[in-house]
This record gives sequence, structure tokens and C-alpha cells, in this order.
Amino acid sequence: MDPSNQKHFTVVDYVIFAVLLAASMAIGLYYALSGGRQRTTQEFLMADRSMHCLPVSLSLIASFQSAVAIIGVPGEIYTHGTQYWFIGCSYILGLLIPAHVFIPVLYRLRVSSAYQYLELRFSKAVRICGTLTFICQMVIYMGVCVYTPAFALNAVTGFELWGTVLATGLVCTLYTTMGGLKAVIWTDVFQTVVMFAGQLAVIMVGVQRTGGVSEVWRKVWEGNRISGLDLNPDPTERHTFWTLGVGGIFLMLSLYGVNQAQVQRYLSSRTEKEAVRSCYMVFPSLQLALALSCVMGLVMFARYCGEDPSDKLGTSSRDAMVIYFVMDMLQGLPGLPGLFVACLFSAALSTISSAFNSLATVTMEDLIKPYFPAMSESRATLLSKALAASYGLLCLAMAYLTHLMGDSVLQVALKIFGMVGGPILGLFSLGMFFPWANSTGAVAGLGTGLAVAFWVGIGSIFTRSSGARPLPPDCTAILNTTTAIHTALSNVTLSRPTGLKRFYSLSYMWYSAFNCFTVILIGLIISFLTGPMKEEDVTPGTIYPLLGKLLCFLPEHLKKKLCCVTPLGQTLSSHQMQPAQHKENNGLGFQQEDGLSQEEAESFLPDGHTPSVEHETTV
Ligand SMILES: CC(C)(CO)[C@@H](O)C(=O)NCCC(=O)O
Ligand code: NA
Repeated sequence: MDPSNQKHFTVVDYVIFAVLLAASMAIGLYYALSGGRQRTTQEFLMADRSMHCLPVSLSLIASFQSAVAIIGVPGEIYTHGTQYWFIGCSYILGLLIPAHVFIPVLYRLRVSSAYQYLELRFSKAVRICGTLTFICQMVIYMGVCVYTPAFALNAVTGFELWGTVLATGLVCTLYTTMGGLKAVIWTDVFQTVVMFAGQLAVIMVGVQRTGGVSEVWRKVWEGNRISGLDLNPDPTERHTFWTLGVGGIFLMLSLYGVNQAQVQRYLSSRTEKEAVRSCYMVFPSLQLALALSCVMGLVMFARYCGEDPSDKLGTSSRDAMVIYFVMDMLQGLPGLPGLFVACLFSAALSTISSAFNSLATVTMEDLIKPYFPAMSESRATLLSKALAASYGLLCLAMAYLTHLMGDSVLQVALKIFGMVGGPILGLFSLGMFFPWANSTGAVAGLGTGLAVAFWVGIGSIFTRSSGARPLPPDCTAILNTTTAIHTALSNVTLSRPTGLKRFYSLSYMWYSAFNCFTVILIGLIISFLTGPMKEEDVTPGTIYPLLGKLLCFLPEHLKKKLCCVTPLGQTLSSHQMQPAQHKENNGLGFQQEDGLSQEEAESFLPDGHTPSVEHETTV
């Protein structure tokens, strides 16, 4: 990229950037020295289960909103129009379902890792398979997250790419290792604010420099960037209302329902109500985040309408262009380029730190603790810290892989979520909604799901024929042709792929849903072949009576026949007995006092049932 860009970064900018890193480190240090000083895994990994909903909700957004979204979404809008914005529709169910299905089940089981659920519901083997799959997902995803801002900063300031990758990884590893989950959540809060501020600054300056809101609107309208609702049912069409609004729900479920990084935040909430509330609060903020990055793409289009700078840049990478646009807008305004770089790094750091901490948690809770039950608390905490640090180093290696991929970063991230997150969602759904599913079915389902996911995912790399044709980059070109011709052009479907090729061109927005259903289907088939689970063998509290709720119009005895309904409410008192029932406890010591209050407990029970909590929990 143009080396003259380097002059855009002044002393003020370096100071702002340095303040971000220093503030993050300071928060880490604060939580290393205050409270319980991170001497227990309960504090280091679970924030003492004492968090309020506001920090938790901001932290929930931060987990999967990285520099990838900040750079990738404007690039997507610039090239293909605003269709992607319809993913916002999926946030409704994509957050309501986690709040009312996944949170109640997981919170009441008082697990510390989401994968502990899999053992309670199925077996140790399923838990380990789930954990390993999650580790793969996060390690690959982290690579993209670390690489993206470093690549951007390199483009803008000429900073050494790998030096930046190393610095990000190290700073993040340090504060995550020192301050535990409390530091991770509070740095997320601070970093989310910086992220919004940076995007807002670019948009405001950009709109002003392009000639005001109406001028921006006129250009994007004439440039045909405002997309209508595309109701094309073709599943190979990359972005339509169906792929984004419906396929997106499954993507959201895999991220906000069962991903350890998020589950850990729900579990760190002081009460279940706070956890549900924080999930609700994600909705407006996530819509804001989406709106800001989409608008940024529109302003960028208005700016370059008529002159595509990709020739000047010597690269057709939209990701690089977004950075070029930002620096072009912000030049001559000392401090703002620094704020934007801080915004990118905030987004990245908040994601990477969540990943480190959640990876350390699952490795500790799922892979180490069950096999070394006698390990002392101080040794376990030390080991958790060492784990957080080693994942930091591993992610540097993964950054290098991303560097070699060369796809648009947004697509890479969404594909990873779908290919690896989708099967995990399927595994949890199989357990929660289908009482008949057994452990063999779960393992077979997950294995098949992952195999099919990678088959399609890798196949798609060699079949780049999905509807990803960019719109013309230039709005004058459109003005000169008649609308009729243009409409005809955009409706042309490339010769439809057939057979296996058609299978490979499945839109990546369907990956989560498709892979989730594969796991459920294969899981059920194998379960029925090998002998379905009996009601009395299922651990109470691990089933969400979905079928019972869906079939609420049927008479009671028919429902009983169809599905062994263990309503969530009635499981409450039995789950309180779990430490006694299951020899393996939740690894953090069972603490009755921070469970549900008696009053809350009663509200979940059917009328006329009085919970005998005291009596049953005498362990
Ligand atoms: C995960 C979603 C879809 C949630 O809106 C969005 O934040 C996104 O597109 N993220 C891309 C991945 C990333 O930013 O790292
Ligand atoms: Na983030």
C-alpha cells in the first residue's frame, strides 16, 4: 500500500493507541491485585459468579464483534449493497432462544463449562468430543482475529505486520492471565465503548467530507447499493433474506446459545434473571454495531462513487480498501486515525481475550480437572494461567494460517462459525430437545456433522461459483446505462451448478443450520438403532421440553406417550441435589447461597408445588 500513508499517523495518534493498551493492562493489574487476587479458579474463570447485567451484556457483544466485522462488513456493503444488513432480523430469535432455552438449562445445572452439560446429559466421551471441537473452532477463529487488525495497521502506518501480531497477542495474554474473567469482562466494556466511538468518528467525518447525509444517500441510491428484500429461496444464493434472516438465527444460536465464551458470561452473572436480562440488552447494542458498520460501507461507497481506488491501491482486497478509505477520510485530523486504530484493536483484543479465557476454562474444567481430582486449588489456578498464556502463543501461529488464506476476512470468520460451531449447536440441541438421543448417537452425529461440514466447506473453495458477483463498483457506469439493462444484468444467474457442485455452492450462511441438522438427524438415527435413552436414565434438568411445549394443545396422556416430558420447572429441586447424585461436582465447589432464591425457585414451579429446597439440598 501507498507508503505515504505513514505520515497520517502523528504523535497524538500513537499516544491514543498507547493509552488503549495501557488502560487494558491497568484493568488487568487492578483485578490481579483486588478482590480475591485471582487465587481461585472460581474467581479466575467464573468472576466469582457475581457480575451485573450491564458489563455482561457489553462483554457479550464484544466476544464476537472483532476487527473482522469492523473491516469486513463495510467491505461487504461497498461491494454487494446492503443485503447483509438483513442479518439484523436474525438477532430477534437468535437472542430470545438463548435467553429462554439455553440460559435456563445451563444456569440451573450450575455447570462451569458448557461441555459439562454434555457429560450430565450423555457421557464423558461426548463431553471430550465437544470440548475438542470447541477448542478447534476458537483457535482457528482467533487466528483471523489477531491477523486482521495487524494487517490493517501495517497498511496504514507501515508497522511491521508480525511485530503487531506479536504485541497484540502478548498484551492480551498478559491482562487475561493477570486479571482473569473479571478483567476480561471489564476491559470488554471499555473496549466496546472505544469501538463504537471509532466507528462513529469515521462515519461523521466521512459524511461531512462527502457532502452531507442527503448527498451520501443520493450516491448510494444511484449506485444501486440499497438492496430490497431478496426472497429468492435458492440456498446457493449467498445473501438473501432466507440465508441471513433464517440461516443467521442458527449462526446466532451457535454463538450466543452454546459457545463457551458466552455461556461463561451467563454463568458469571449473579442470578439467572441478570443473565437473561444481559442477553436482552445485547439486542440494541448488536443492532447498533451492525448499523454502524453498514453505514460506514455506504459512506465509503458514496466517497468512491465513480472512481474505484482499487487500481490505485494495487490490490482488489476490499478489506485493505476499507482501511485506505478510513485513512483518506481522517487525514489531517490528528488523533482520529489513532482513535480508529484503537477501535480496531479494541474490537480484536476483546475477542481474543474472551477466547483465551474460555479456552483456558474448558481445558482446565473438561480435560484436566476430571482426571486430577486431587489437584490443589493454587496449582489449578496456576495451571489455568499457564493455559491462557499458551493459547496466546498458539493463536500467533494461527494468524499465520489466515495470512495464507487470502479470502475476505468476514467470510472466513462466518465460515468457521458455521463449519465448526454448527455441529456443536447440533450436539447441544440433540441433548436438550430429544430425550431419546443417547451417547453413541451424539458422538456419531457430531463426527458425521463435522465431516459433512468440512466436505462442503473445502469443496466450496474449489467451486467458487456462488452468487458472489460484485455489483459494478462505479455509480456513473450505472447512470450511463439504462435501469432496465442494469436490472437485467443483476438478475442474470450464472449457469446453475449441478450435482455435487451445487452441493458445494451452498451459501455459507446456511452452514450453521445445515450442520446442526446433520448432527441431530444422524444422532437420532443412531440412537434409535442402538437403543434410545429411557426417561428414568436421563439426568433431570438436562432436557428442555421443547416437544411438550410445541404440542401444548394435545391432551396430557398423549403428550406423555410421545415424549418423556421433564418440564424444566420440576427439575429445579432435583438439580439442587446434583452434587450428591453425581460424584463429579462442578469443579468449583457447589455453593448453595448463589443459586436461585426461594422466591425465584417457586416462580418456575407449576402451581401448587412447593419446592422443598432446604430438605433436598442437605448434602
Ligand atoms: C457474529 C455476528 C454475525 C453477530 O452480529 C457479527 O458480529 C459478525 O459478523 N462478526 C464477524 C466476526 C467477527 O467480527 O469477528
Ligand atoms: Na471484540
